[in-house]
Amino acid sequence: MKVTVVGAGAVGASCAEYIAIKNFASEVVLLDIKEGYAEGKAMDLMQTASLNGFDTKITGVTNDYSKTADSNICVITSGIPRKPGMTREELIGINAGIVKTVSSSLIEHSPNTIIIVVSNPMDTMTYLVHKTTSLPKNRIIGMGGALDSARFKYRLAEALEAPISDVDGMVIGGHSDKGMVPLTSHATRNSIKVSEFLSEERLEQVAADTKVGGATLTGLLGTSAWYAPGAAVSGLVQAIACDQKKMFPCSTYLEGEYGLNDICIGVPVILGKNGIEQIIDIPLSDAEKAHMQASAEGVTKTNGLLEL
Ligand SMILES: NC(=O)c1ccc[n+]([C@@H]2O[C@H](COP(=O)([O-])OP(=O)(O)OC[C@H]3O[C@@H](n4cnc5c(N)ncnc54)[C@H](O)[C@@H]3O)[C@@H](O)[C@H]2O)c1
Ligand SMILES: O=C(O)C[C@H](O)C(=O)O
Repeated sequence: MKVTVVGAGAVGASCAEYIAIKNFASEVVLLDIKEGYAEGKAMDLMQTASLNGFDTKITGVTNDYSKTADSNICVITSGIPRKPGMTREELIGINAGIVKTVSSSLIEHSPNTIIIVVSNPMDTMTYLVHKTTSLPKNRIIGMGGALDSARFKYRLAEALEAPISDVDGMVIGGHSDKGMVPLTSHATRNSIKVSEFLSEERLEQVAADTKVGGATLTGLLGTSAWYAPGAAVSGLVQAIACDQKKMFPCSTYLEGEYGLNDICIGVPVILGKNGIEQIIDIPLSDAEKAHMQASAEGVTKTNGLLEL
């Protein structure tokens, strides 16, 4: 199993590290445009192998796509992150060009690959890969909902004063400060609805904190987060590589599901060896449907800025 990660920055390196530590891939190729950077990150990570007990071989390359040939899975993290006070949507001007060039170079060398898009604004970058490559929709996956759901569970556990392993919940919709739809009514603690334990006001606070999860970290760190994003990507990669048939909310191209068309946005999917093997169309409450509709309108507006 060969995995390529483009962008050896904060998220790309974290992603490569988690993939290696989980020890399911034979090879991870890290590629970056900055001379020597991916080689350095790969060497540093390989020097953790005996300490962390993994056998995955990590190699670094400077913009040499021939070294990525025949990758089963390619992850795109190349692009600029936001600074405090910015939205993800403001990154489109620079990142769209990067994602378009990178995805086409990857496919040239790995025509059968599955692509996971991480660069922001992620739903629009996923849509861009759909519109500018000939990959089938099951092989183009946007990572956002897995991360947002992990943050939702963190906030729920904090409110419940419970261990995170007791908590389950999911965030669908666009990966943006306003567009996320935390499915509060479906969230549970050991199969009991969280509304049995928390007031409506507290649950609204949990949802609000979840939606600005990325912005909160960007304010604290001066750039956007990388540990949870890297871990979330490694979860998707592992589900595909190990044909786990696990459910994650991912950005995928919709053709009528959730009443939406011609858009990539976060919905629950089953991930296995073929990438997205099924889109799960769960019933939403009227309020959740309205939030999803508003979220889709936001993503469509950002998609309109693409030069296709
Ligand atoms: N979808 C999500 O949930 C999520 C989570 C975190 C970050 N992100 C996004 O991921 C992206 C990367 O974030 P980061 O913190 O790792 O940034 P970073 O600046 O640390 O790393 C980005 C790397 O991309 C490289 N790069 C730029 N152009 C390139 C090209 N054409 N080819 C190859 N490499 C190129 C840069 O040299 C840099 O090393 C940002 O757009 C950020 O917003 C998304
Ligand atoms: O917040 C960001 O800009 C990065 C990423 O999308 C995140 O949610 O951490």
